[in-house]
Amino acid sequence: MKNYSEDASRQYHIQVAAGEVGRYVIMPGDPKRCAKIAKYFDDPVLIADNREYVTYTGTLDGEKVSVTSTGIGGPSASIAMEELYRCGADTFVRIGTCGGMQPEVKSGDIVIATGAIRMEGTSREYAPIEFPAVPDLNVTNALAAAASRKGYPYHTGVVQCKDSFYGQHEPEVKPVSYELLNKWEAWKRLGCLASEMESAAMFVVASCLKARVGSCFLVIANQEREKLGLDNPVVHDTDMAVQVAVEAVRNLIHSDREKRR
Ligand SMILES: O=P(O)(O)O[C@H]1O[C@H](CO)[C@@H](O)[C@H]1O
Ligand SMILES: O=c1cc[nH]c(=O)[nH]1
Repeated sequence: MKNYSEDASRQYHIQVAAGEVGRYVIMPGDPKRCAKIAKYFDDPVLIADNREYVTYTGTLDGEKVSVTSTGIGGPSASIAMEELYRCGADTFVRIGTCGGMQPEVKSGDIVIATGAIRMEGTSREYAPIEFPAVPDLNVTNALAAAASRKGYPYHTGVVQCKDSFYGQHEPEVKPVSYELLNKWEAWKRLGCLASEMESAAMFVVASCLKARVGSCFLVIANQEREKLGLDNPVVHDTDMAVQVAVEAVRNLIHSDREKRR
């Protein structure tokens, strides 16, 4: 494919060159979360800051690792993954925020995705809708082991992905309210834990690339708890979920080293 970048050695959107990122990349949505994540690396260096894509590279236990933000939604997340893959990455860990959907999924808890509902557009441009959006089992197990070891409250299960944040939060005022409300009810009855925006696209893109991916999220609030009159504070501090993602990458580094022996 033609490279549209002014500097042909760099990927067009993320402005990273081959070899500047590690095999393992942690991926928050918010670019401002990158510096907070890079603080957990040894010797972090800012590699690029272009559009919604901020990248730092450092090391964890002697292994080169990176963090790159995805921006909001499947389109920008899929671009980040494709370009990072071309630079040498093959293991992606999303650390995001989400809204809880089941009453037991409370603000401040962590959710680890075991699958994602594809109510978004990007993944449909990669795979027919019958194809499931599922993360890599080893990455997902590493996330669950990290949350468990740290003693943080966490849940594992299916998450819902959509393109419209306000379609989730104000479905009743949208012209297609009948569809948004009915589907939301179905996701709840099916036990879906939480709603966010990028994992479905990232899981399907990873399947196409034959790469590994997993996702964990901080629950910032739960609109269903609000409806039931249960306490529902808004929690913004993503540090616990960040620590889970970093620890999971460490676990993967060590298990990958074991496998190579
Ligand atoms: O906090 P991040 O990682 O951006 O994730 C969530 O927050 C954004 C919406 O507020 C969406 O990107 C959603 O997936
Ligand atoms: O409710 C929420 C919170 C974070 N991200 C979402 O997409 N929805």
